Amino acid sequence: MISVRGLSRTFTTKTGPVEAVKGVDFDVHQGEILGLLGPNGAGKTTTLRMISTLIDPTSGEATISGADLRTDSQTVRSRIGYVAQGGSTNDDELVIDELVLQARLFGLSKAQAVSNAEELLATLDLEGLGGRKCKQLSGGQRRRVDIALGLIHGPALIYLDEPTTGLDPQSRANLWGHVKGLQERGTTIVLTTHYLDEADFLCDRILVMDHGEIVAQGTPEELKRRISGDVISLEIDQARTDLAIEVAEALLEVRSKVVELGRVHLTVEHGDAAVVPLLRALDERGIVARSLTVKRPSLDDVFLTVTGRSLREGNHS
Ligand SMILES: Nc1ncnc2c1ncn2[C@@H]1O[C@H](COP(=O)(O)OP(=O)(O)OP(=O)(O)O)[C@@H](O)[C@H]1O
Repeated sequence: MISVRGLSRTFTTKTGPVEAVKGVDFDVHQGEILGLLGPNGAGKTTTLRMISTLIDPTSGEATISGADLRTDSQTVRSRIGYVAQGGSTNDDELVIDELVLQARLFGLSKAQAVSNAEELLATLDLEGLGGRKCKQLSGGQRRRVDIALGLIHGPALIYLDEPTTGLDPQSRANLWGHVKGLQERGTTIVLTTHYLDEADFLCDRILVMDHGEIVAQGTPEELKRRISGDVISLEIDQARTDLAIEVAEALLEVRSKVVELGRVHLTVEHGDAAVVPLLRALDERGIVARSLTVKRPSLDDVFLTVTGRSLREGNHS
């Protein structure tokens, strides 16, 4: 669906050039949800804006839905929907008018525009709200109207730039459901986010970006497993923690170990599979585990591993 090679963008500013995106390569397959994850300033929006023809790349090339980004930008535009970070709706306009106008701008007939608008209002759980002014909608409803605007001309590919930023937890969860629903109806989705839980829940694959580069990529599971392993936490008698580690290391490839107040945290490759043999080996040495948990590393652990800093710190700075 998308093939990107060596795409880069340098902005010229008064204080000198800013290399926002530094020659990224990636593909997006039909029907998948691909996430661009990274802190503020990582280059996510610039990447999206390039592959939607809103800004020209400084170098590199891309094919989007079969059309060449540089030589056939008109076709690219007709085949994608772009939902920007900021709302695209006007406060005092009626929802239905916004949708129909957008469809007409894409060249649809009046009848087709109204039909598409009504179908999207139903799909996105906005039925009955077409006659409201945009300012009379909740944050979540308004964001869904933004998405409807991006889909009004029937593109098979849609870009969502931080779809849930600014929404309350309930509206976020609701929107996630709608994004999954679009995928089930066959839409390919590229989204940017700096929410780890969002990327984890929604995306089939994730590109982790930092300072204009892709620093890691894979499915959420692959990323978490490849980079961080699983963490097994055992609660045992404080005097026996050293022996417990010895037993674990004889049995498993322990990547890292932390001991704190009668708890031993062991990072291993396949935590789930390691639990039973580990408990058996501990038992044979007379060590009783009072509790045991296996925790999958979070995407934040992944980000920390590949960039040396936390995604949350990145957001604050
Ligand atoms: N029009 C512009 N002129 C100059 N610099 C820009 C411009 N747009 C973006 N940049 C810079 O390019 C870098 C990447 O910005 P970009 O908006 O792509 O990041 P992002 O990962 O989308 O961040 P956010 O999560 O905050 O949206 C930043 O350093 C930003 O300041």
